[in-house]
Amino acid sequence: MGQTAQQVLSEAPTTNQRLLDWVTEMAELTQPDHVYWVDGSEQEYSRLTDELVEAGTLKRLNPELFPNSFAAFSDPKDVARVEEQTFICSAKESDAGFTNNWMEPAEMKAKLNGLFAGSMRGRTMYVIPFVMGHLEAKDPKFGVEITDSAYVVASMRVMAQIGTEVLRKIEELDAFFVPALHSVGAPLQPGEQDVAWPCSEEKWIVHFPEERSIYSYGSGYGGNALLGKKCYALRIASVMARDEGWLAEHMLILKLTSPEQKTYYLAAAFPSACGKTNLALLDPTIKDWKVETLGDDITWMRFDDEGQLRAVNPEAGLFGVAPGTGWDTNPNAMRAISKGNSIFTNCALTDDGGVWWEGMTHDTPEHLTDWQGNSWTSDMDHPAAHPNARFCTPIDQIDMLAPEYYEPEGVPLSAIFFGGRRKTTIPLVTQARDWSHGIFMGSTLSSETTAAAAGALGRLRRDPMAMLPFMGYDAGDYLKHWVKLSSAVDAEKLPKIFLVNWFRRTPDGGFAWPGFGDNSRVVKWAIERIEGKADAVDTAIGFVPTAESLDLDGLDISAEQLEAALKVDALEWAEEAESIDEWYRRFGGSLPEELLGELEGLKSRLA
Ligand SMILES: Nc1nc2c(ncn2[C@@H]2O[C@H](COP(=O)(O)OP(=O)(O)OP(=O)(O)O)[C@@H](O)[C@H]2O)c(=O)[nH]1
Ligand SMILES: O=C([O-])CC(=O)C(=O)O
Ligand SMILES: [Mn+2]
Repeated sequence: MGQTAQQVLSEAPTTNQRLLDWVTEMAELTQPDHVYWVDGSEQEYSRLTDELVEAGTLKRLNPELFPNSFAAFSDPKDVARVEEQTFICSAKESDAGFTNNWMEPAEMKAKLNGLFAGSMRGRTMYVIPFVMGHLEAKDPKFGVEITDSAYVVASMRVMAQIGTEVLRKIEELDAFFVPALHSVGAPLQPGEQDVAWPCSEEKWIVHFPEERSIYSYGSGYGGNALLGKKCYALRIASVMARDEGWLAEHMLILKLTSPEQKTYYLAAAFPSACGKTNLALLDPTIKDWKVETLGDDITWMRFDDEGQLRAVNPEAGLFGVAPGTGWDTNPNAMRAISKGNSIFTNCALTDDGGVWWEGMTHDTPEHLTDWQGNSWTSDMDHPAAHPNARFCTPIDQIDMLAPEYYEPEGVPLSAIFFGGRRKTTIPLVTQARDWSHGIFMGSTLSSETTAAAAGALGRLRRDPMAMLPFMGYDAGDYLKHWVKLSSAVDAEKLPKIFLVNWFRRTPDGGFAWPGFGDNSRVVKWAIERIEGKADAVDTAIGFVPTAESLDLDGLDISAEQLEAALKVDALEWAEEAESIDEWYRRFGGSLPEELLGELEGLKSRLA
């Protein structure tokens, strides 16, 4: 046994044998200089962030503007999730399905063993016990991330509950934990000076669904490196959910209180950078409707004994898209961020030591330091912040956080929204004819690609339930799981499903719908539909609002814009049905039959 491995054993604050064995094995493999067990304390956070400032990875922001907050700037080649390099290595290729990259597990393990061998030389290995969801849940979902990045430790502390308390609970319950190994893949030679953002050209984000393990190599960026988030709470959790009879989804959760003081809970699935965080922190422009937040990115849900679908947010922080988040569009997020305790990545710096990004304020500062460290002036034609710049902020800093966020059993859902970024075709809102039609809408969800993932922007792709990059198993089986779970409960109790699109354009290229706070008008219409109060047109694609049924009080919108937002265009839909047909053919027989029936129904209604 090497010296480092001996240190693991002598300093380990645990007697959990599986954990000790795994950490020892990983230390032997990766060869760090030190092993450090993360306790999750405030003092530890201060110490780590001080060290990160010293190393040049973090810049401390002006405490009068952003208290206890830091800016990080990544390598320009490490700014987003890398879907091309993300793998689901199930034993059988067919279990990964056509939407995932796959490699034979033993072959992948061999490759990873080669990459991780010595990958932490010259660095500290941090061991982070974490829990996704409530520590007091009936069946808490634990993980342990090993990482050689202190930036990852600091960010994980915002995004999840980590440290000693979690470790004690793992021991007390002798619970399973997901082992999640992360390395930036940049070992240091003795005496070699480190860079501010170490990473590797070569990146691998790999999941082994049967053994429920995660390996992430080469990137320090959020979704690739904070392994509790997309890797665990979506990819691995979706597999756990399949096996255990629940659902792990890419959704926000919102609480609404009507003027009659009736409460409703809504979950919504939109692809990355398509408006989840913004809707989750909605500031309604209509009177007397109150909105509170429960979650902004990931939702775990299950049918309870009464057949009611209940939802919890397994995360403790926001990892939000900065650009476009502003005092006009999302004041609730801005207030949360302003309380500090945040880590900003790839934002611009203001001359007085704050951060800035496109859309934050009405007026653009004249001078900034851009995310790549260059002097920037407002006459330049490139953005000062990276389009996928992020803020990482504790969720309890949201003033409008619903108290139910803290309840392990979650909230009962009245409605589910599916939505994407579509310039054409998809109306502002369409209510599904019934649950099965709603699953059809989810399964055919489509969106133009964004800066949240590396690759071409603005390319239209199908993104079932906004889970395309996050399903840990075969897409057809995933849809079958939705159908199967819901078929066992009373149809009356199922949430009502709606398809929304905030991003449709008018012929002159502008947004047809003002969006943001005005999306409260769409939410209100949906609730009134549930209550049987709002009118709709029964179209071939579902129930679309009449112009009069939407509350447009005080809204500055032209008749042309409204028409463009609500239109169901026969030509566009003929093309859409064709494209859905093509999409469904890619499933090669693994699609639930109900959905083929829904497509036939759509086609015959369109004819
Ligand atoms: N036009 C318009 N843009 C919006 C609306 N809602 C959000 N956006 C913009 O869309 C971008 C992404 O919004 P977010 O709310 O951060 O998206 P998200 O789904 O949380 O993204 P991830 O965190 O990557 O999963 C931001 O630039 C927003 O300003 C809307 O209603 N209308
Ligand atoms: O995972 C990330 O890096 C950020 C995110 O929320 C997404 O891309 O959906
Ligand atoms: Mn978000």
